[in-house]
Amino acid sequence: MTSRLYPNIIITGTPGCGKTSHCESLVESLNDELRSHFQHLEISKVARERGCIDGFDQERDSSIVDEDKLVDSLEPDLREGGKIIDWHCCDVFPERLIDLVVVVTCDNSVLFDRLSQRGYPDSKITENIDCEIMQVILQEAKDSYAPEIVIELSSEDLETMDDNVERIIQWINSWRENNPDGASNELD
Ligand SMILES: Nc1ncnc2c1ncn2[C@@H]1O[C@H](COP(=O)(O)OP(=O)(O)OP(=O)(O)O)[C@@H](O)[C@H]1O
Repeated sequence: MTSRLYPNIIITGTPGCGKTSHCESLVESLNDELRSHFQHLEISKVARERGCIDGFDQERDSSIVDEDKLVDSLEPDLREGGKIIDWHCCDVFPERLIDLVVVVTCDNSVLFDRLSQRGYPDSKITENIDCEIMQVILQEAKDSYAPEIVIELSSEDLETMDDNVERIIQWINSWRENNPDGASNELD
């Protein structure tokens, strides 16, 4: 039986809500000791690097990820622990390997401006704003993981992002105190 000494954290949310910004700020804010045990995995990049792309969705203007291949490829990383997973999908990762799911949410008008600035077509902006309004990703997270490990953190500005990052660091410290021997990588 193997275990991980550092938790795996998913940081998810609608595109543009601030996942990557939160992950980067989290890694920067960890003390040196913790930082050496954590790794930010930006899944859209990882999927490309590891050959897990299975075509291109013209309508959505985005790559199609082979999720089974991706999850198989990530299993050894997740078993090591200390992975910060940055992706808009959260429901594909095995529950036994995930310790915290942070759903970053954002005010719709702020999100609209961010997506417009990226030059997204109207259809893609509307799809993402609808996704945020309907809380699609929050619901996916709640459907896929135990309620006590899913938290919603909203952020539109740097101050709230700093507060969110501070909360996640406090959670990491308390996870480590509560799991001095780590968490099992196997099903109970
Ligand atoms: N809390 C925040 N305060 C100010 N700007 C922010 C904040 N969060 C994100 N941003 C800005 O919003 C834009 C989108 O952020 P980011 O790339 O982190 O989102 P994302 O959810 O990772 O997007 P995607 O899923 O498309 O990769 C960036 O320009 C970023 O600088």
